[in-house]
Amino acid sequence: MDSDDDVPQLIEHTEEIKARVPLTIICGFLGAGKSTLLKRILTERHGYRIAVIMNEFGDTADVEAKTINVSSEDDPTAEKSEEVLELANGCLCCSIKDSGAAAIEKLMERKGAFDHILLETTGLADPGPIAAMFWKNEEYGMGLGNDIALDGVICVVDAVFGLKQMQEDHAVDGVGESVRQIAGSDVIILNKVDLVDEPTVISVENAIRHINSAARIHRTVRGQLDLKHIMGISAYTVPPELNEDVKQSLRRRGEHEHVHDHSDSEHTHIHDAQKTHYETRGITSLQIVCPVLSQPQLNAVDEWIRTILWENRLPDDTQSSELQVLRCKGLFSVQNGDQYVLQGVRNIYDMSKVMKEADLGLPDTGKLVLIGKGLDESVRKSFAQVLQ
Ligand SMILES: Nc1nc2c(ncn2[C@@H]2O[C@H](COP(=O)(O)OP(=O)(O)OP(=O)(O)O)[C@@H](O)[C@H]2O)c(=O)[nH]1
Repeated sequence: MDSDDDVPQLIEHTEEIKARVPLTIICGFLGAGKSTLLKRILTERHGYRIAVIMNEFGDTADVEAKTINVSSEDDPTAEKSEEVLELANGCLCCSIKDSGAAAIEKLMERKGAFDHILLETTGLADPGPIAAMFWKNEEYGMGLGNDIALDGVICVVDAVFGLKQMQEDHAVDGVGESVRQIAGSDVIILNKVDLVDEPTVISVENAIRHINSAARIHRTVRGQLDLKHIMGISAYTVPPELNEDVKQSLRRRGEHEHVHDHSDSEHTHIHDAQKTHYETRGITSLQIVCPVLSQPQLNAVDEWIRTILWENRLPDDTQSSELQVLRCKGLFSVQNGDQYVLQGVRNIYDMSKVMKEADLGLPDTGKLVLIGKGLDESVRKSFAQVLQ
């Protein structure tokens, strides 16, 4: 499935809120340690009832069949199980070699037997279209979206080969899968840090941040980390955090206090953070800090985002460009005190008002994070013009 050519769709909210099982997509390049992480979860006594799906998902044509060999008290051999397998620690394991959707449908017949689903994609899968599919269905309340809510996308990166994979991806034809996986993720697990020295770990972390400045990075050995970092993160509902570069830039320039008071119309400029814009080829991140908006400005921002996501161009640029946003997140504060959270995957986006009763203690600084191709200074300038 490729959502790039999909007809753009605006999400409309349905009134009814149903109890859904959260789903986490786990991606990562070949051999990075996805199976190691999932097998640990399947066999460890962590007290959670997790359903893990380990199979091919997305484009199955060029990926070898994956087998699973997780033993349990009920089924000590458990070789290449084609069914949902109940494990001693309360987990369910599903290794159906059919499409991921069929595997999930099979699991949902046992709804109530588990609280969370982890879905491992193949090493070559781009998580973007898979996330978009679940998110779209969730918002429309269609099909599996009735039962499942997308919680987040996790990418396992190999600390030994990750940098090389990213560089080779750039060198071949534009943007490759390892870069797309990092770009489309909310959390990065930097695995196999036992095999490299500290400077190497730092250089891989820097390369990851160049591509995706919004994702949290956790260093691991054999996928050992607290499950709270990958489950229940609500990455598709919570606003993005400002990363350290942006915070430092604001602190250095003494602007942190003044971004909290934008009632003065002179302060409608953008507090840009040059350091977070990386001039690398392929996919990069752009973070923009923006002031409190008037309602017309918010409407203009909404239209600006729509043009970029649906037409792959800036509003003031009629020529075809390289612009393509794979993931966006944002938080916008309005003068009347309302706040809006932006979430977008490919050309689907949602701008929803933060409920007053759900006081998240959000700062009044607005921010926008764009991850994709062609995010150069013209994008920042175009956003600034929208606010004038
Ligand atoms: N030293 C070390 N080895 C690891 C670590 N994590 C995984 N491995 C090993 O790396 C190899 C690949 O790990 P897998 O978990 O199979 O990787 P994968 O991402 O599922 O691989 P594919 O299914 O091919 O995409 C295995 O031999 C693991 O035992 C780690 O943190 N440190």
